[in-house]
Amino acid sequence: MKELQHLNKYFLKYKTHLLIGVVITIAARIFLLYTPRYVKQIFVVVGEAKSGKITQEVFKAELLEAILYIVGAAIIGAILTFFMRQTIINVSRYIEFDLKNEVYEQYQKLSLNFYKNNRTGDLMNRITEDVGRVRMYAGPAIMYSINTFTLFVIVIIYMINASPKLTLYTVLPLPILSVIIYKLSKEIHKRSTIVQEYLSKLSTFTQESFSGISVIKAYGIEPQTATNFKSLALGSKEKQISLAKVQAWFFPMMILLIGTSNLLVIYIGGMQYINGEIESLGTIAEFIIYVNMLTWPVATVGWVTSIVQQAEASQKRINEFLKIEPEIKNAVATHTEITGDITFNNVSFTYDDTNIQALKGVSFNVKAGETLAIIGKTGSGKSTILDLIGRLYDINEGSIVINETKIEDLNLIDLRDNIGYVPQDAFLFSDSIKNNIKFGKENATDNEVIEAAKNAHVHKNIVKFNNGYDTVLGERGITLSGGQKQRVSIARAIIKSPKILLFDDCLSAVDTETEEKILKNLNKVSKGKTTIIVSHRVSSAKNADKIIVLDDGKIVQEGTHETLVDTEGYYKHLFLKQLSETNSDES
Ligand SMILES: Nc1ncnc2c1ncn2[C@@H]1O[C@H](COP(=O)(O)OP(=O)(O)OP(=O)(O)O)[C@@H](O)[C@H]1O
Repeated sequence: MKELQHLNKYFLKYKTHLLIGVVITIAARIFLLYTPRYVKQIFVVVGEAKSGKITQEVFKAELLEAILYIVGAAIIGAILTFFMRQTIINVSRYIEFDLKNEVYEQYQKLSLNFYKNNRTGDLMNRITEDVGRVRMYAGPAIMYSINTFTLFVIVIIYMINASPKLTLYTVLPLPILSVIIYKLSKEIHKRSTIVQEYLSKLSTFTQESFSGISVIKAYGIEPQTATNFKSLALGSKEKQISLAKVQAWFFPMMILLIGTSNLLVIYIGGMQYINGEIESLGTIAEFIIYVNMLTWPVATVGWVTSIVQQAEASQKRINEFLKIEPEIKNAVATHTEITGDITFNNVSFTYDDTNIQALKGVSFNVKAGETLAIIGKTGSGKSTILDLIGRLYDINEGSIVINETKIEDLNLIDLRDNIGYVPQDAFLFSDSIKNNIKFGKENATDNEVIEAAKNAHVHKNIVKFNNGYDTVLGERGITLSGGQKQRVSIARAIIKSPKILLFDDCLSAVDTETEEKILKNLNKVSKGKTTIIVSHRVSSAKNADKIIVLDDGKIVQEGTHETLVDTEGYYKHLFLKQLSETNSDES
């Protein structure tokens, strides 16, 4: 129960609802207990009427009174049971909602390394499956425990009052029932966890094959994929059947034990009646109702125990994530002004998971409002520089200074608010194009959206779609071409009008002519903003105020286009190569 203590703050938050729920639960049980007592009463008056002890009028009046009590109590009991669920089960839903949000907020705070170290399926499971299991503890488990406890205490007192010996014999099978249900529930849980694992394997496989459908089709590997799917589905089916086998035992066991208890009541009660130890046959009827009333709550003891164990295990998994301290911390609560002057002083950076040293003693400065272009071979560390400016990772050595303040000492929210980042792999959400652009500025007007799209040179493409800016993009923007996706992603950054614009090779999928036009527009919109352009093309870099050339994490060349084309080295080679490619394209 140690892990579940995490929920105490929520129980405290909803204490009024819970308290009302507890009172209603107790009251509901009390009303439902009227039935057996008045059933016994009916037996008694029937016996008295038969033996002539009471007149027909008195018999009718007493019978009517008993029936009215039974019906009235049942109605009130039913209404209270409705409210019992409305209070306690609702509280469990509130707690589920709060806990999901708490976990999601924590996910948002955690750094990219966390996402690399944990599989998406696991992250999803903790926020859905595990929170769901914890809810079963916060609601049903608590409700059934109060229910069972109240019923048990009251019923046992009534039963002992009526016949202590009969009580002993009738409740004897109940603990056995509880233990059996507990064992069954545990086995059900074990097998349903395996079923869940198979289901998640199956859904991951299906999701991946849908995402990569074009590759599957192009390579003609549909039959292999279908075979793999079949074998996973077969495993899943076998596990489901094995689960169903254990589940099938649940109700027969209940019926068997209820039957045994009923038989004991009839046999022992009958003997006691014959021996004159109990006065009325009504007591036997009353006991039979009690036994039936007790069976389900007693069975729930086993069920609830297993629910609590599952919830404890799930909360443990949730707590593991909740306890993780975000690697990237916002140490500054006050607002910090960002002007966009960026300096790297001897910065080295190694990725934890791969141990790859992506940057080795990199130093440069970009003044506020200037444009820096970063050129270099693939894997030379260009994207890493952009990630470090956005503080997606913290550096190992050296310092990054923005506005004369070390990056760690800036308010992280202000820093990221002032960055417009266009990643290499443009990610678009399954939403309209308009909303995808507005992602950069939530309250942007339609005109601003159009203006940004025009600057990113994608407006003409968008208006050609039937629904224009309201065109909804499929999963990962499947209806757009690579170049269109990149340009929508650029529009998203432009509309934000941030102090720092980071473009990570985001023109790679557009032709050089469009690239030229976009760069011209970017020149216009990035006036006064610090712009860093990562590219493999000299055409993207040539107008920058400064160009650095990276090789294996180190700066190997630095200067302007004019100075670099005059110097022997990577940049000049690249320039000449791309120049000859352009010339041969044109001829
Ligand atoms: N998230 C990551 N985790 C671990 N290693 C990484 C990660 N990102 C990059 N690396 C490694 O760091 C090195 C630099 O990568 P980076 O993406 O910065 O290069 P790049 O110059 O932008 O390459 P490209 O032009 O292909 O985009 C590479 O060796 C890469 O494998």
